[in-house]
Amino acid sequence: MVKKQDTIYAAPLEQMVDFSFDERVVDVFPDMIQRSVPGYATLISNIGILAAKYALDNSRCYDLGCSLGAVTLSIRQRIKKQNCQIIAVDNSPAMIEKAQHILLADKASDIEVQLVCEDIADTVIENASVVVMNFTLQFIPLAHRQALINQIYNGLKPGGILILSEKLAFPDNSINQFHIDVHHDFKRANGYSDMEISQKRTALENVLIPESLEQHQQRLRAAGFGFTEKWYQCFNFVSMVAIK
Ligand SMILES: C[S@@+](CC[C@H](N)C(=O)[O-])C[C@H]1O[C@@H](n2cnc3c(N)ncnc32)[C@H](O)[C@@H]1O
Ligand SMILES: O=C(O)C(=O)C[C@]1(C(=O)O)C=C[C@H](O)C=C1
Repeated sequence: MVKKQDTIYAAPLEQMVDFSFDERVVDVFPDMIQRSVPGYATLISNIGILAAKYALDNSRCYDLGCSLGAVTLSIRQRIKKQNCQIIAVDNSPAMIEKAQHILLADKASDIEVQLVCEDIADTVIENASVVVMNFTLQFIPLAHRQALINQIYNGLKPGGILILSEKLAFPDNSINQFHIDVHHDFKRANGYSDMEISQKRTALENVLIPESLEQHQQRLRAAGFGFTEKWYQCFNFVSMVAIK
Protein backbone atom coordinates (compact mmCIF):
# COMPACT_ATOMS: atom_id res chain seq x y z
CA MET A 1 0.00 0.00 0.00
CA VAL A 2 1.35 3.47 -0.88
CA LYS A 3 1.28 5.61 2.28
CA LYS A 4 -0.02 9.12 1.67
CA GLN A 5 1.84 11.61 3.88
CA ASP A 6 0.05 13.16 6.83
CA THR A 7 0.17 16.97 6.48
CA ILE A 8 -3.15 17.67 8.29
CA TYR A 9 -1.59 19.97 10.90
CA ALA A 10 1.26 21.34 8.74
CA ALA A 11 -0.29 24.76 8.07
CA PRO A 12 -1.54 27.06 10.84
CA LEU A 13 -5.23 26.43 11.49
CA GLU A 14 -7.44 29.46 12.07
CA GLN A 15 -9.87 27.51 14.15
CA MET A 16 -8.90 24.39 16.06
CA VAL A 17 -11.45 21.59 15.92
CA ASP A 18 -11.36 18.41 17.98
CA PHE A 19 -9.52 15.50 16.35
CA SER A 20 -11.80 12.96 14.69
CA PHE A 21 -11.30 9.89 12.55
CA ASP A 22 -12.87 11.51 9.49
CA GLU A 23 -12.07 11.08 5.78
CA ARG A 24 -8.98 13.30 5.90
CA VAL A 25 -7.47 11.27 8.73
CA VAL A 26 -8.43 7.96 7.10
CA ASP A 27 -6.68 9.05 3.90
CA VAL A 28 -3.31 9.43 5.69
CA PHE A 29 -3.85 7.07 8.64
CA PRO A 30 -1.11 4.45 7.98
CA ASP A 31 1.52 7.22 7.71
CA MET A 32 0.06 9.15 10.68
CA ILE A 33 0.01 6.24 13.10
CA GLN A 34 3.41 4.90 12.11
CA ARG A 35 5.05 8.34 12.59
CA SER A 36 3.09 9.06 15.81
CA VAL A 37 3.10 5.83 17.83
CA PRO A 38 6.57 4.61 18.85
CA GLY A 39 6.87 0.90 18.09
CA TYR A 40 3.59 0.66 16.16
CA ALA A 41 4.88 -1.97 13.69
CA THR A 42 6.38 -4.02 16.55
CA LEU A 43 3.08 -3.90 18.41
CA ILE A 44 1.07 -5.01 15.40
CA SER A 45 3.25 -8.02 14.63
CA ASN A 46 3.50 -9.16 18.28
CA ILE A 47 -0.27 -8.83 18.80
CA GLY A 48 -0.53 -11.48 16.07
CA ILE A 49 1.81 -13.72 18.04
CA LEU A 50 -0.10 -13.19 21.31
CA ALA A 51 -3.42 -13.84 19.57
CA ALA A 52 -2.10 -17.06 18.05
CA LYS A 53 -1.15 -18.31 21.53
CA TYR A 54 -4.56 -17.66 23.08
CA ALA A 55 -7.02 -18.16 20.19
CA LEU A 56 -9.17 -21.26 20.61
CA ASP A 57 -11.01 -23.49 18.14
CA ASN A 58 -14.69 -22.53 17.69
CA SER A 59 -14.28 -19.06 19.18
CA ARG A 60 -14.22 -15.38 18.22
CA CYS A 61 -11.44 -12.77 18.14
CA TYR A 62 -12.46 -9.12 18.42
CA ASP A 63 -10.51 -6.10 17.13
CA LEU A 64 -12.26 -3.13 18.80
CA GLY A 65 -11.44 0.23 17.18
CA CYS A 66 -9.96 -1.60 14.21
CA SER A 67 -9.28 1.50 12.02
CA LEU A 68 -7.92 0.07 8.74
CA GLY A 69 -7.61 -3.44 10.15
CA ALA A 70 -3.86 -3.66 10.87
CA VAL A 71 -4.47 -5.80 14.00
CA THR A 72 -7.05 -7.93 12.21
CA LEU A 73 -4.60 -8.67 9.36
CA SER A 74 -1.84 -9.58 11.82
CA ILE A 75 -4.13 -11.92 13.80
CA ARG A 76 -5.55 -13.42 10.62
CA GLN A 77 -2.07 -14.23 9.37
CA ARG A 78 -1.00 -15.92 12.63
CA ILE A 79 -3.92 -17.89 14.06
CA LYS A 80 -4.16 -21.51 13.05
CA LYS A 81 -7.45 -22.59 14.61
CA GLN A 82 -10.58 -24.31 13.36
CA ASN A 83 -13.79 -22.30 13.08
CA CYS A 84 -12.30 -19.08 14.43
CA GLN A 85 -13.93 -15.86 13.35
CA ILE A 86 -12.61 -12.26 13.60
CA ILE A 87 -15.03 -9.41 14.39
CA ALA A 88 -13.48 -6.00 13.60
CA VAL A 89 -15.41 -2.97 14.88
CA ASP A 90 -15.04 0.77 14.34
CA ASN A 91 -17.54 3.64 14.52
CA SER A 92 -15.89 5.67 11.73
CA PRO A 93 -17.72 4.88 8.46
CA ALA A 94 -14.72 6.15 6.44
CA MET A 95 -12.38 3.75 8.31
CA ILE A 96 -14.69 0.77 7.80
CA GLU A 97 -15.14 1.50 4.09
CA LYS A 98 -11.40 1.63 3.48
CA ALA A 99 -10.76 -1.37 5.75
CA GLN A 100 -13.19 -3.37 3.60
CA HIS A 101 -11.03 -2.78 0.49
CA ILE A 102 -7.83 -3.64 2.35
CA LEU A 103 -9.32 -6.86 3.73
CA LEU A 104 -10.68 -7.94 0.37
CA ALA A 105 -7.14 -7.73 -1.02
CA ASP A 106 -5.72 -9.88 1.80
CA LYS A 107 -5.22 -13.45 0.66
CA ALA A 108 -3.06 -14.52 3.63
CA SER A 109 -5.74 -16.76 5.12
CA ASP A 110 -9.33 -17.86 4.69
CA ILE A 111 -10.33 -16.97 8.29
CA GLU A 112 -13.66 -15.17 8.16
CA VAL A 113 -13.64 -11.46 9.07
CA GLN A 114 -16.79 -9.55 9.90
CA LEU A 115 -16.34 -5.75 9.67
CA VAL A 116 -18.87 -3.86 11.75
CA CYS A 117 -19.50 -0.09 11.85
CA GLU A 118 -20.81 0.62 15.35
CA ASP A 119 -19.90 2.06 18.73
CA ILE A 120 -17.94 -0.60 20.64
CA ALA A 121 -20.21 0.12 23.63
CA ASP A 122 -22.93 -1.64 21.58
CA THR A 123 -20.78 -4.59 20.48
CA VAL A 124 -21.94 -7.89 21.93
CA ILE A 125 -18.83 -9.75 23.03
CA GLU A 126 -19.46 -13.48 23.23
CA ASN A 127 -17.55 -16.72 22.95
CA ALA A 128 -14.33 -14.69 22.73
CA SER A 129 -10.83 -16.11 23.13
CA VAL A 130 -9.04 -12.90 22.08
CA VAL A 131 -10.07 -9.24 22.39
CA VAL A 132 -7.76 -6.46 21.21
CA MET A 133 -8.08 -2.72 21.83
CA ASN A 134 -5.01 -1.17 20.22
CA PHE A 135 -5.19 2.55 21.18
CA THR A 136 -9.00 2.68 21.35
CA LEU A 137 -9.98 2.79 25.06
CA GLN A 138 -8.24 6.19 25.36
CA PHE A 139 -10.97 7.67 23.12
CA ILE A 140 -13.85 6.30 25.23
CA PRO A 141 -15.32 8.71 27.84
CA LEU A 142 -13.80 7.94 31.26
CA ALA A 143 -17.20 7.20 32.81
CA HIS A 144 -17.87 4.42 30.25
CA ARG A 145 -14.55 2.62 30.45
CA GLN A 146 -15.28 0.26 33.36
CA ALA A 147 -18.56 -0.93 31.80
CA LEU A 148 -16.76 -1.70 28.54
CA ILE A 149 -13.98 -3.66 30.26
CA ASN A 150 -16.63 -5.55 32.27
CA GLN A 151 -18.45 -6.40 29.03
CA ILE A 152 -15.22 -7.73 27.54
CA TYR A 153 -14.43 -9.79 30.65
CA ASN A 154 -17.93 -11.29 30.63
CA GLY A 155 -17.67 -12.18 26.93
CA LEU A 156 -14.27 -13.86 27.21
CA LYS A 157 -13.95 -17.61 27.67
CA PRO A 158 -11.89 -18.78 30.66
CA GLY A 159 -8.22 -18.49 29.64
CA GLY A 160 -9.10 -15.81 27.06
CA ILE A 161 -6.92 -12.72 26.60
CA LEU A 162 -7.52 -8.98 26.38
CA ILE A 163 -4.67 -7.08 24.71
CA LEU A 164 -4.93 -3.39 25.62
CA SER A 165 -2.60 -0.75 24.17
CA GLU A 166 -2.80 2.83 25.44
CA LYS A 167 -1.03 6.16 25.56
CA LEU A 168 -0.24 6.70 29.26
CA ALA A 169 -0.22 9.60 31.67
CA PHE A 170 2.14 9.37 34.67
CA PRO A 171 1.18 10.55 38.18
CA ASP A 172 4.62 12.12 38.74
CA ASN A 173 4.83 15.42 36.84
CA SER A 174 8.50 15.20 35.96
CA ILE A 175 8.16 11.61 34.70
CA ASN A 176 5.07 12.61 32.70
CA GLN A 177 6.93 15.56 31.13
CA PHE A 178 9.92 13.33 30.32
CA HIS A 179 7.69 10.96 28.33
CA ILE A 180 5.85 13.78 26.55
CA ASP A 181 9.16 15.38 25.58
CA VAL A 182 10.71 12.21 24.19
CA HIS A 183 7.50 11.35 22.35
CA HIS A 184 7.67 14.79 20.70
CA ASP A 185 11.34 14.15 19.86
CA PHE A 186 10.21 10.88 18.24
CA LYS A 187 7.66 12.79 16.15
CA ARG A 188 10.26 15.41 15.17
CA ALA A 189 12.67 12.65 14.13
CA ASN A 190 9.85 11.32 11.92
CA GLY A 191 9.53 14.63 10.09
CA TYR A 192 6.74 16.40 12.02
CA SER A 193 7.33 20.12 12.65
CA ASP A 194 6.87 21.82 16.02
CA MET A 195 3.69 23.39 14.62
CA GLU A 196 2.26 20.01 13.56
CA ILE A 197 3.07 18.52 16.96
CA SER A 198 1.55 21.43 18.85
CA GLN A 199 -1.63 21.71 16.74
CA LYS A 200 -2.32 17.96 16.89
CA ARG A 201 -1.74 18.01 20.64
CA THR A 202 -4.39 20.71 21.02
CA ALA A 203 -6.81 18.85 18.72
CA LEU A 204 -6.41 15.67 20.79
CA GLU A 205 -6.71 17.39 24.18
CA ASN A 206 -10.43 16.78 24.79
CA VAL A 207 -10.59 13.59 22.76
CA LEU A 208 -7.74 11.32 23.85
CA ILE A 209 -7.76 11.06 27.66
CA PRO A 210 -4.74 9.08 28.86
CA GLU A 211 -4.69 7.36 32.25
CA SER A 212 -1.92 5.88 34.35
CA LEU A 213 -0.84 2.25 34.23
CA GLU A 214 -2.18 1.85 37.79
CA GLN A 215 -5.64 3.12 36.77
CA HIS A 216 -5.74 0.62 33.89
CA GLN A 217 -4.59 -2.24 36.09
CA GLN A 218 -7.12 -1.36 38.79
CA ARG A 219 -9.95 -1.31 36.24
CA LEU A 220 -8.87 -4.67 34.82
CA ARG A 221 -8.76 -6.21 38.30
CA ALA A 222 -12.15 -4.68 39.20
CA ALA A 223 -13.63 -6.40 36.12
CA GLY A 224 -12.33 -9.75 37.42
CA PHE A 225 -9.09 -10.33 35.51
CA GLY A 226 -6.75 -12.36 37.74
CA PHE A 227 -3.62 -11.89 35.61
CA THR A 228 -2.53 -8.54 34.18
CA GLU A 229 0.89 -7.64 32.81
CA LYS A 230 2.52 -4.88 30.80
CA TRP A 231 4.28 -6.64 27.93
CA TYR A 232 5.44 -3.60 25.93
CA GLN A 233 6.41 0.00 26.54
CA CYS A 234 8.09 2.67 24.43
CA PHE A 235 8.00 6.13 26.04
CA ASN A 236 4.35 6.88 27.00
CA PHE A 237 2.87 4.12 24.82
CA VAL A 238 2.22 0.77 26.47
CA SER A 239 0.50 -2.49 25.80
CA MET A 240 -0.94 -4.72 28.50
CA VAL A 241 -2.42 -8.19 28.57
CA ALA A 242 -5.18 -9.37 30.91
CA ILE A 243 -6.10 -13.03 31.10
CA LYS A 244 -9.41 -14.38 32.40
C1 LIG B 1 -5.86 5.10 17.20
S1 LIG B 1 -7.12 4.34 16.28
C2 LIG B 1 -6.84 2.59 16.49
C3 LIG B 1 -5.72 2.02 15.69
C4 LIG B 1 -5.92 0.59 15.27
N1 LIG B 1 -6.41 -0.25 16.33
C5 LIG B 1 -4.63 0.05 14.72
O1 LIG B 1 -4.00 -0.75 15.42
O2 LIG B 1 -4.25 0.42 13.60
C6 LIG B 1 -8.61 4.46 17.22
C7 LIG B 1 -9.81 3.94 16.46
O3 LIG B 1 -10.88 3.76 17.38
C8 LIG B 1 -12.07 4.16 16.75
N2 LIG B 1 -13.03 4.50 17.81
C9 LIG B 1 -12.96 5.50 18.72
N3 LIG B 1 -14.03 5.47 19.55
C10 LIG B 1 -14.78 4.42 19.14
C11 LIG B 1 -16.03 3.88 19.60
N4 LIG B 1 -16.69 4.41 20.63
N5 LIG B 1 -16.53 2.80 18.95
C12 LIG B 1 -15.86 2.25 17.90
N6 LIG B 1 -14.68 2.72 17.44
C13 LIG B 1 -14.15 3.79 18.05
C14 LIG B 1 -11.68 5.32 15.85
O4 LIG B 1 -12.61 5.55 14.83
C15 LIG B 1 -10.30 4.88 15.36
O5 LIG B 1 -10.39 4.22 14.12
O1 LIG C 1 -0.16 11.69 17.80
C1 LIG C 1 -0.30 11.45 19.00
O2 LIG C 1 0.12 12.20 19.87
C2 LIG C 1 -0.93 10.23 19.42
O3 LIG C 1 -1.29 10.11 20.54
C3 LIG C 1 -1.11 9.18 18.43
C4 LIG C 1 -2.47 8.59 18.27
C5 LIG C 1 -2.89 7.59 19.37
O4 LIG C 1 -2.17 7.30 20.29
O5 LIG C 1 -3.99 7.07 19.21
C6 LIG C 1 -3.49 9.63 18.19
C7 LIG C 1 -4.30 9.76 17.12
C8 LIG C 1 -4.13 8.96 15.91
O6 LIG C 1 -3.55 9.78 14.95
C9 LIG C 1 -3.19 7.88 16.04
C10 LIG C 1 -2.36 7.80 17.06
